[in-house]
Amino acid sequence: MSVPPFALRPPAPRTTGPEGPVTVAPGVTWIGALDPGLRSFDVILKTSNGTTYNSYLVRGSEGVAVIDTVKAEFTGAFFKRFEESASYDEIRYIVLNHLEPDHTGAVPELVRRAPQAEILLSPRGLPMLRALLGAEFDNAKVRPVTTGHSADLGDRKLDFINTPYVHWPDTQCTWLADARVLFTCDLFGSHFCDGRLFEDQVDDFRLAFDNYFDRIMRPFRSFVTSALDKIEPLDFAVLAPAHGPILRSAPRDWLARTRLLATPRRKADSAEKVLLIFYVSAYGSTAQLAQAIHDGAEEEPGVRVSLFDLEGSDISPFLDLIEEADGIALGTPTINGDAVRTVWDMLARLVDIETKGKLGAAFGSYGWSGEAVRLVEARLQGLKMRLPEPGLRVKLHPSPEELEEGRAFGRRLAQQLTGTAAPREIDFAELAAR
Ligand SMILES: Cc1cc2nc3c(=O)[nH]c(=O)nc-3n(C[C@H](O)[C@H](O)[C@H](O)COP(=O)(O)O)c2cc1C
Repeated sequence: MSVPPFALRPPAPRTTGPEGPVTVAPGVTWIGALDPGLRSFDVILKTSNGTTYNSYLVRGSEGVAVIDTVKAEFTGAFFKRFEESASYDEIRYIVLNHLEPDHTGAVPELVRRAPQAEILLSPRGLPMLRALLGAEFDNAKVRPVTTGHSADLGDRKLDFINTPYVHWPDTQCTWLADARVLFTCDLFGSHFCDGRLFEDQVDDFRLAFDNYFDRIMRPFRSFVTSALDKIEPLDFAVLAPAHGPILRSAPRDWLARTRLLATPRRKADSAEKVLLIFYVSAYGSTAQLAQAIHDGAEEEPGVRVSLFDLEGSDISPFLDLIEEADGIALGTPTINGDAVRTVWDMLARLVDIETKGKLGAAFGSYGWSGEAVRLVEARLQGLKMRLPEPGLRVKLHPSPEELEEGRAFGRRLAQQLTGTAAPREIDFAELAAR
């Protein structure tokens, strides 16, 4: 992947913005809010440049549509900008491209103020809207929409494109063909608050754009690619995301950049299979086992095996490797009835990448109770990985026989990858009973 270099100086965005609404395209207005002070988003993402909640208003000859809203604390700014742009009785549609609270904070109050408005959202957003509106859901006018459906505003219309899992199952994009504006919600978003709003006017936000992708979109990379395939044929002039700068001077570059970020460097169907073995070892026993598993796996033709000592390593660089790998084996001694912290750190970070269906395995040395291997296996199962082999445990120092067992374990893992052994998967209930 070759991403252009980041700015050498830290970005210094302008954190104050226009008081009122901002024109994005003819009959399209930004009515969102700036949140320059935000330093952590969704608990998982550092936001050193704050963020914006972008809400848009589309005016047609027969009413207006509000597309997404803002986080609850910012409803004041949202309603003020809305009221400068339209009146509540003009609202024909409230389009919810994604039901996460940072986009729906003003929805309950907006529905109260505009009870005539039809709420348009994907079918998978329905239960989320029900949870958001509570008892008021039953009185609201709600229409599920998907690809092929549209909403009429008189002289213009909105078309919907179902793009699940960019970022939640409910996500969709809304297309305003006459103005060539695509409202993409979290897709193409970035946490970067700059009151100048437009990509060609704000400071360099590429770091924020890539970081947003890494923490929000990367776990759904294949869904992102599917969404891009649907969007690419559209003749868009503006990509209007729900966070960060509005992309209007080179929108196709941002699509290409996103595709690059979403594209695996190594093809999943590559002939050579990749197995990564990670371990931590205080006294060398788990390390010996790791080496034996490595040596055994290497005997299987067509498998590239690599061994890594996790102790003292930064986890982040391994995520790229794991994402491209076909399988991982994790080794840990049992310390105080658990796997060691470094291994848990690695396992915690695996939520940032797609792991479903990859081969997983655990191994380790122990003194008397040996819980660590089973705990790691449960976590790998939780990550929807495929576990073909019950974990390998040895008591204290591995004997020559146990090292041979380790080599056989490695061979069997490798054969699962090449398909020379019949695919199998251990039963979780059986695992718990062990
Ligand atoms: C601080 C400490 C706590 C330990 N706690 C456990 C434990 O709870 N259960 C267990 O089976 N072994 C326990 N052990 C024993 C280790 O798992 C054992 O020494 C193992 O062989 C170490 O593997 P290594 O050489 O790969 O570090 C503990 C060892 C240490 C040093």
